Amino acid sequence: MVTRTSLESLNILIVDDEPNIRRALQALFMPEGHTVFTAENGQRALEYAKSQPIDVLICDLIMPGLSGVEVLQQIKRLHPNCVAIILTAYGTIRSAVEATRCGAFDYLQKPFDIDEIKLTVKRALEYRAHTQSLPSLPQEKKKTDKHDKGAASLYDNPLRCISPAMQEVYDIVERAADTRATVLITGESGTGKELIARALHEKSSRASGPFIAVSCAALPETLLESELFGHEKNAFTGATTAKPGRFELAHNGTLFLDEIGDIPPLMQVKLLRVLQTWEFERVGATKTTKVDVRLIAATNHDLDAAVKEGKFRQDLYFRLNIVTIHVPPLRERREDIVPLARHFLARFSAQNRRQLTEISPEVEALLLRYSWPGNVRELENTIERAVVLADPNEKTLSPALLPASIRHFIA
Ligand SMILES: Nc1ncnc2c1ncn2[C@@H]1O[C@H](COP(=O)(O)OP(=O)(O)OP(=O)(O)O)[C@@H](O)[C@H]1O
Repeated sequence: MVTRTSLESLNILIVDDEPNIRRALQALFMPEGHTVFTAENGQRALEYAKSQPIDVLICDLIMPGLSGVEVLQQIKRLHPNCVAIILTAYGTIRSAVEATRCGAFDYLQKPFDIDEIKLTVKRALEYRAHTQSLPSLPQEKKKTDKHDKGAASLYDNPLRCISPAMQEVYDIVERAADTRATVLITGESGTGKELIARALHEKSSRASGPFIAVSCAALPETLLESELFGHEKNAFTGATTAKPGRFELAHNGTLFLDEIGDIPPLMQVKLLRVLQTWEFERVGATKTTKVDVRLIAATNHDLDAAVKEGKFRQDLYFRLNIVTIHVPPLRERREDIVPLARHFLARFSAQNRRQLTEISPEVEALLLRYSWPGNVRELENTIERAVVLADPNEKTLSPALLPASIRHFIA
């Protein structure tokens, strides 16, 4: 049933608060000789994951306690090669798409059928076997090697979009790039804000310096502080050595603070001070550090509203918002959909050694009709999934390779 990637049986972890689903999946995989762990919540799942390797994670998206995405992120940290499939109820597709961004191979909408889950696990394992044999994964490099110029990847080669709305964005990028002005990039998740931040850096005279990206939402307050400002040895339990923060690492370059709307109030005060003086202290330090950094921030929240509700400091908002660039959602720039789809098709076909070079007219029509709540990221994931699911000698992307949510979308 499941294609093994090694001679050993697989360790499969099933996390769902519905006992029937746990039982059904266990009954499906156990007879194949796999070791199946079942957990009714995220906490229990993490206990398993800490004590044994996990090859496959099948996890419900919405559960009491830790969410499926949180479980996925923590298990991926423990077992980076684990393949994850998210189970989702009707109406939570958007979060499921987000889950694929956090490393899930795919998502399945409940009620799913047994063949569908078997096929998805099989494809996920084939994909894992294949990608593990590739020399390097540009997708993985992009989050870690932002300032490594040697790490040229397709990610560094985004498509120049053709829509008038994006022409306006590129125009502001050209004008604002080579200044010290702080830029606030707004737009829904997955629209390409980070790429715009990189373009601002690459077109500036700081281009030979580092580009450092931090996702403010990913870290709890205490970690965020030491991540941004660094810490001295023994500043807190576990700080066995001194460590520079992202501001220091970005010296003479650009610091990109993603999801700035999520930073907690105390950090907002600290950040404001840095933006006024470009000075700060590492956690536990008495000495002040000064840096030369260009700051770019991004948000997918309405910061104006957050200021009015008292959740985001107005003075910090003004400091960040010297130049604003709004990246429109994909549904408002449909001219970009097909060129982007072709761009991703070429990229993923090459990466996966597939032959797909064409998109059928039916697929074009479906892509143009769909609303793309996850924006360019969702389109990218859709095309990657289609490429992985295609037969090795298929040349044209056909509707059958698209998820049902796109094929049956009603505008
Ligand atoms: N013009 C483009 N060409 C190629 N890829 C693109 C383009 N625009 C966006 N993408 C891809 O879409 C995905 C989402 O882009 P990005 O991470 O920049 O979005 P974002 O708006 O910063 O998302 P979030 O708010 O969730 O952080 C990335 O994988 C990026 O490579």
